[in-house]
Amino acid sequence: MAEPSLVGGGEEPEERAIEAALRPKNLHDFVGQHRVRKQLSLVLEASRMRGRSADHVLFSGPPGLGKTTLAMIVASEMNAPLRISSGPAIQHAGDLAAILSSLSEGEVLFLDEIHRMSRPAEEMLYMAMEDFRVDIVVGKGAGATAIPLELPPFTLVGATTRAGLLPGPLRDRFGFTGHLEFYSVAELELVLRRSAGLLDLKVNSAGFSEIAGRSRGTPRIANRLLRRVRDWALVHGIEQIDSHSASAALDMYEVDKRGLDRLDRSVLEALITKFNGGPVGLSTLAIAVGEEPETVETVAEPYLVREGLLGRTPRGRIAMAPAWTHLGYAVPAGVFGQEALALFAEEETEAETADTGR
Ligand SMILES: Nc1ncnc2c1ncn2[C@@H]1O[C@H](COP(=O)(O)OP(=O)(O)OP(=O)(O)O)[C@@H](O)[C@H]1O
Ligand SMILES: [Mg+2]
Repeated sequence: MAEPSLVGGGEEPEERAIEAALRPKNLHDFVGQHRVRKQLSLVLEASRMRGRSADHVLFSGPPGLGKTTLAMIVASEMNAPLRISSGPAIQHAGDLAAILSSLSEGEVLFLDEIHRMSRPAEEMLYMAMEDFRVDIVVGKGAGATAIPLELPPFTLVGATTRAGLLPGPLRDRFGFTGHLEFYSVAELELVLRRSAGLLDLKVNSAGFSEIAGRSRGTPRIANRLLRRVRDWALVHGIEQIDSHSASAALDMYEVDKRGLDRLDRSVLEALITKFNGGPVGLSTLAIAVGEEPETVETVAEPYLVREGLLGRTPRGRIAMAPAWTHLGYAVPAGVFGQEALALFAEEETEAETADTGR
């Protein structure tokens, strides 16, 4: 893969430490997502009044929108200890049994990327969620026996970027599911204000809106861009960040006004200049930009599709009219017919998804 992108995923330890420092600790500080916040707060309030552990909760949505943050908030709002693990870390049912059997009463168990758990572990989890009980299998083959083990009441908080990949029985066992949506520019400005306060940074309103507008509806990206602007301001001896400095800094990092980075733009540029706007197959397009097809498909495409810049037709990828305009080209007449095809294809996949519940 190419060098890490400012708007792509960030897995570096330093990045995680800073993220942790900027994470809101309670529902009150959590910006936006009004619907989810209201519903969740009711769920938590009711269980506090009943003096019981809260119902199991699932958070779903694209990366960086606040799933982990909300999981931690559930524990802190319930005044409960928090245990953290993840789907990929639980390969055997035994791994899960070890975690479950060591939970204390009322504890919150956070399972990140819950869609990536192994099948046997998943089945054990069904029973644990519903009956607060697991069967521990001892021995092998004909001599194997299942020893039932009672669990203390606990709250499972699951997070997934792919709610569609969760098997129905697992999804049904959550008492509440919160779908996180992309944030508006105004909400991202609030996220940035809060972060700037914590980082002791002076930014004026125009500066905040400049950064928010380039953040792809995602708080994680907003915070990351803010830190890059901070570096830029420090080096240039700027005390208060305004729209000019924010814009100069982000231009330097090649994050444009719409939040597109170099990869996004080179995908669109290739589509337009090398394939006359498409349609062109994913692998051919990937070769043209010198990337793996997987990178183009998972890193660049979701945002480009969401922004109506790139379309997926049965015959391949196409550049939509706004992509031509954004890159400074005149929109050729044929584009609109292509666009209709792409919109139709997306609708079809959506209808299929709705049918299968995936
Ligand atoms: N509503 C919000 N208000 C303020 N800050 C937020 C909000 N949502 C997310 N953030 C910030 O964005 C960063 C990323 O959020 P978080 O780690 O919760 O995302 P996630 O949904 O778990 O992402 P992933 O799918 O990659 O695990 C956090 O450091 C947090 O500071
Ligand atoms: Mg997370």
